[in-house]
Amino acid sequence: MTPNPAWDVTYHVGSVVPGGTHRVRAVAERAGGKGVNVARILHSLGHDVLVSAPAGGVHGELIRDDLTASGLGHAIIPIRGESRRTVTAVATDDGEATLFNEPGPELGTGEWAAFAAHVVDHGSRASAAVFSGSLPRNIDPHSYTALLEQVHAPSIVDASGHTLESALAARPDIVKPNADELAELTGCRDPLAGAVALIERGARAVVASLGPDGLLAVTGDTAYRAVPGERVRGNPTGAGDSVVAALAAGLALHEPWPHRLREAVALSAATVAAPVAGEFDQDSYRRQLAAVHLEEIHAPRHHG
Ligand SMILES: O=P(O)(O)OC[C@H]1O[C@](O)(CO)[C@@H](O)[C@H]1O
Repeated sequence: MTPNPAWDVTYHVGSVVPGGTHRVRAVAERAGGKGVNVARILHSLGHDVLVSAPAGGVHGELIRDDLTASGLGHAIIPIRGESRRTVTAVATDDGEATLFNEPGPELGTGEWAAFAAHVVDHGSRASAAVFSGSLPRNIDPHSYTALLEQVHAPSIVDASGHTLESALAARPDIVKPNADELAELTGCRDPLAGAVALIERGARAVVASLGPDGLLAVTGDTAYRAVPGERVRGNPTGAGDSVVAALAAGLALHEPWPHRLREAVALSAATVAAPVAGEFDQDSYRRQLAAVHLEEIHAPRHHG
């Protein structure tokens, strides 16, 4: 589910200079938001997906039409507000991505209720339910936690700040913060200590994405580090969404953790090699899968 979907615009430029004028070399536009990207990756891997999102206005129409054209199962809950855009400027010279994420529309009480009812109904019939991306700005994180509690399916949460903090109370099966989100929430700069802190607060497993350094997973009874075999340059936007996609597939199919993490690192690196979020480079994926370095580190001590 993508509670705040976006019409994603990606600009490819030479470099990004604050205060400068940028000549755009290539533009890509498509339906986005974290959950949509997760669904695209899963769909490319041959899994059945259903995108649930509230959307409206001109961008809402674009999002719906693009999901249909992409062959992604979807249920768009209509809203009165105008759905947002997000703009990513990818600097081809250094592979840095600069993001401008609009806040998106507020949702009426009835609109959120209709969306929540849809998610509870369809989510509970899924083999894995993914809760990804930011909330509409007027939605209380506790409503999100209530929603998570009502969906009876293995669950993954990719959110930040108060939304992630509140979601822990629903005991999600996996949470996927990045290093900054983990540090912001726990005050721990060490990702292992941060991940253990999230387990103590309710997560059943934590997979922290550490950019080019790969993943750190604390699975409840043990911990792993998974590092890509080779560094990739390109567009890092959406790399975290590919981690979530791999974890969702592994959760749905009851794959063992080492398999899930190898897939997640390879897909994530192969997404950096693709021009836009929600896609991955097939050759890079195959090469990376054979080269992931996975290490079991130790069973961290935690209570609960
Ligand atoms: O919901 P947010 O946290 O604002 O993230 C949305 C953005 O993140 C991305 O999914 C990349 O992860 C973009 O496609 C963009 O839509």
